[in-house]
Amino acid sequence: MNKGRILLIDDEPAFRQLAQSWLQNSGYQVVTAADLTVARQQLQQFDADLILLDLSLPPEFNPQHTLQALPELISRPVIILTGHAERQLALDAIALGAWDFIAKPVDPDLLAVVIKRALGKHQLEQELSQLKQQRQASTAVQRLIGVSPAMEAMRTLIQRIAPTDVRVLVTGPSGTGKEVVSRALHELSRRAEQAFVSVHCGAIPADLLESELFGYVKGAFTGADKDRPGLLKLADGGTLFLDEIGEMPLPMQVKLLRVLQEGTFFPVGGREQQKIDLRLISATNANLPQLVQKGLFREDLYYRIKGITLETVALSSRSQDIPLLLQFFLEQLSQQQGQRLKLDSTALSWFLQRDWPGNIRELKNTLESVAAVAQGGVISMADISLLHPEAGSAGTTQAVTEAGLQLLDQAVQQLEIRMIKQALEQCNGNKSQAARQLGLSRQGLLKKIDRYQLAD
Ligand SMILES: Nc1ncnc2c1ncn2[C@@H]1O[C@H](COP(=O)(O)OP(=O)(O)OP(=O)(O)O)[C@@H](O)[C@H]1O
Repeated sequence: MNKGRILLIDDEPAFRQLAQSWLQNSGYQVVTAADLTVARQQLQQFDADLILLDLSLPPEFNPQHTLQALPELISRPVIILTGHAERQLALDAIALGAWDFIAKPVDPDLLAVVIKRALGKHQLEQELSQLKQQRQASTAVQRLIGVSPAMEAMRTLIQRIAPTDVRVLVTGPSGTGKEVVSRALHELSRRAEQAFVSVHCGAIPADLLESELFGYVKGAFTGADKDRPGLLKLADGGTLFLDEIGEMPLPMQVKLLRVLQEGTFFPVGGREQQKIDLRLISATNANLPQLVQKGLFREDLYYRIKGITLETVALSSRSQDIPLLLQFFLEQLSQQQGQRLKLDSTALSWFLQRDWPGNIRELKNTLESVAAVAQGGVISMADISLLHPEAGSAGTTQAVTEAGLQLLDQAVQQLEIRMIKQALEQCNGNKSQAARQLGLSRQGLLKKIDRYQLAD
């Protein structure tokens, strides 16, 4: 039985041999090294779960020298082996990230306990970080509501592109979720723990954009009474989201191009070059190639930011997503208001039948405003008519109801198909397990598989 892999770094051959045989007898796989150079070589082939480290190692026998190596070792627990006179050093080692220390001569029983605790905690930490990653993965994509083919394709693309550093240009009409898509890309990337800095290029006056992006040094202009880092610096290590990039003034485009080519910039009034490492995601609802033709957008910058282009589509081309979006926003509003909110069937039909030129943003705002005037938990046509007096007469509402319910039916079916496919995949095709996960009886799941022709 292998209880874990241990690397023992100690210069005393007799101790190495003795400790190796104790630990091996206790079920650990053990590799030893007499100094840091050998330890580094061992670690290239032997992925240790734990390190036992003597601080006094050849050639210098200088504990401070060994302490400097700690940061490269502490991705797993490091237990320091100390002589009695080295207590302060051991405490310094703990301050630098070592897990624990144990005094020499080593008591084998005590060593066994310390190792067991350290490995147990390390394993828990790893599981926690995996769970966090999985949760993050699901929440970022879960927030992208929709079952239309366009949304399914978008989710797949996001999951494939997010882990890479490729630049992304998100295009599409206003209110269709370009920023939501960009945030999902960031949250699923290796930069997720770092900043996502969003800059609305059209909202910042042209003469301020440079100092906002690049920052400035004290005395660069009147009022610059101290150094101030810009948004580029704040995004260092993370993602810079340039929204409405089509509205960036031409002189600023030249400067941005240089940053993208060289990875460096100068703050306004500064002489010290700053280096940055960021992922750029840009968004626009303008037609950039047309702006290029008109000379309003630099062609070289366009090709630099383009990377992979993702296109969000208008709500009118994916009306089957409307019921799910309504349900999602109703849940959000219910949580905010502390009461369960729903739409009655005619109100639902009104939402399903209307055109939404402002797309998801307009749908969401309209729902929020009618929810604000509705009394009780059910939003009705009477509530809608207060804000939208033109809202349909009884006749149209009836016609609308049937068409609306048909849409709702389609959306529910598509959602069911997606959830069943996902559950079967996660349970490796085991139908009883998938049924349990979906909260269905096995029989119920089989019927649905049959109805939707999902059997392979
Ligand atoms: N697929 C989606 N699922 C859930 N909510 C969404 C989705 N797409 C957009 N939204 C919501 O719709 C609103 C508008 O989205 P967003 O700001 O991302 O659109 P946009 O395309 O960037 O708009 P603009 O071009 O005007 O900047 C936001 O409140 C956002 O949370």
